[in-house]
Amino acid sequence: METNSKETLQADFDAFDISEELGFLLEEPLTTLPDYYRVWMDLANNLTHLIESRKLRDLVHKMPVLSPHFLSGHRELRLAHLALGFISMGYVWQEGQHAPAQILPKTLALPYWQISHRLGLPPILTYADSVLANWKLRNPTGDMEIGNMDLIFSFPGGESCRGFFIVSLLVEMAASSGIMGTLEVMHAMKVSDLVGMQKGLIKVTQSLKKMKETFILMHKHVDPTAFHGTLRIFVSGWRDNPMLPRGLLYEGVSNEPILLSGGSAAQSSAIQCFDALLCIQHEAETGAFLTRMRDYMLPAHRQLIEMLSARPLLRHFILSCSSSDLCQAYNSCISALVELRSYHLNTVTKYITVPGNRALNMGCPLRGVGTALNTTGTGGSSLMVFLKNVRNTTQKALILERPSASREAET
Ligand code: HEM
Repeated sequence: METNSKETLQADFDAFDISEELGFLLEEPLTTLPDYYRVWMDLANNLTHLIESRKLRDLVHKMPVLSPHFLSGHRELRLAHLALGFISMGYVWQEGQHAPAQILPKTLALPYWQISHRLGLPPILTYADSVLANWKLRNPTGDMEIGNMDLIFSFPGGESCRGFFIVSLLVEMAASSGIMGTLEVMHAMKVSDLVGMQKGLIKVTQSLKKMKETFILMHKHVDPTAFHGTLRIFVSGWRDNPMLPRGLLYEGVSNEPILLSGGSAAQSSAIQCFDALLCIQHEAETGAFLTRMRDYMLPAHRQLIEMLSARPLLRHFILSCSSSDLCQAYNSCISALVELRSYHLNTVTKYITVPGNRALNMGCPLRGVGTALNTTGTGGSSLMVFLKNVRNTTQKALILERPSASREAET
């Protein structure tokens, strides 16, 4: 029986706002807004220069408070959220870690708040902005490969800034076939179609391997010193951040400062979908952090993770049926996800831990800023402990022995 017809999958793509080729990436992001919003676009398009010349804050103070009512459609809203996100990060961190702004002026805060509400995103630069919606092709008829891609908006950091966001985007794009596989497994499981499930799982494994291969590009395009010393501050948020311990006051929106995490690929829906499909349940604080990161995803993407988590559980299904092929396909997915997470761990060591320790030896107070986690840790959960926990919990999901299958063998 055909459990994964084109129509069924198309209905999922529409419901969860995903595309077959690009997964969670925004297809063909807009690069211009109606002329009324020219002042936002002028600032966002010149952001690097305005931050480096320290002119951005003054220009933000001079901006009028624009109404978001002339924005229509999802892609205009996404571009406006992206532009205001970049401007806000630049505004807060223009003077470096020593002097973050404590207040986001009403000219930014009010429209940003209203647009965020319409999209269901928080009013801070998220992964959904800086990676999923921040790309364009140099040659529009060319391929989506790193040499033919540019950012719509950039922070200081030159090629390392472009490389960091574009390589993340390409890793996310490599996840798209795995998202397809995930949907296929889900539909096949509803009718106990073991072959369909196995095929879907194989797609997930292949996609995870491709993600890891793509990840390697990070080392060619991103310099650890530029990443740690220049770029990282601009993706820092105002939650668990010693530089802004009480958060940021959004003028004209709230009388109290608001705590929000900075952008991080922990906000990527792809990996959380794979975790949900494979029934990997992260424990305690680790799980709570990852669940909290869903608040930074687009509502439709978050709903896919929630739907996968609520379905009859794949792992339980495999444990209770006697298909060793299916079990092997599941285990291959787990191994590929462990490998991806181990590779990520090593990358974090190179880009955060090593330069962070060097900065600490030099007395730099920036250490710990620029991760969504509190790196000094509550309950002793440092960044590396967190990432190792996530990796080890994944590893533990491997099925080493199937109760029903081993019982069958005994009889
Ligand atoms: C130089 C490159 C990268 C660095 C330095 C980095 C750093 C980090 C850090 C510090 C965290 C902990 C959470 C936080 O504080 O934000 C994290 C988590 C995470 N990162 Fe990255 N990251 C990088 C690239 C990527 C890429 C390309 C992906 C793939 C989409 C990715 C996926 C994740 C995921 C899924 C988590 C949550 C933990 C997990 O589920 O394994 N990261 N990353």
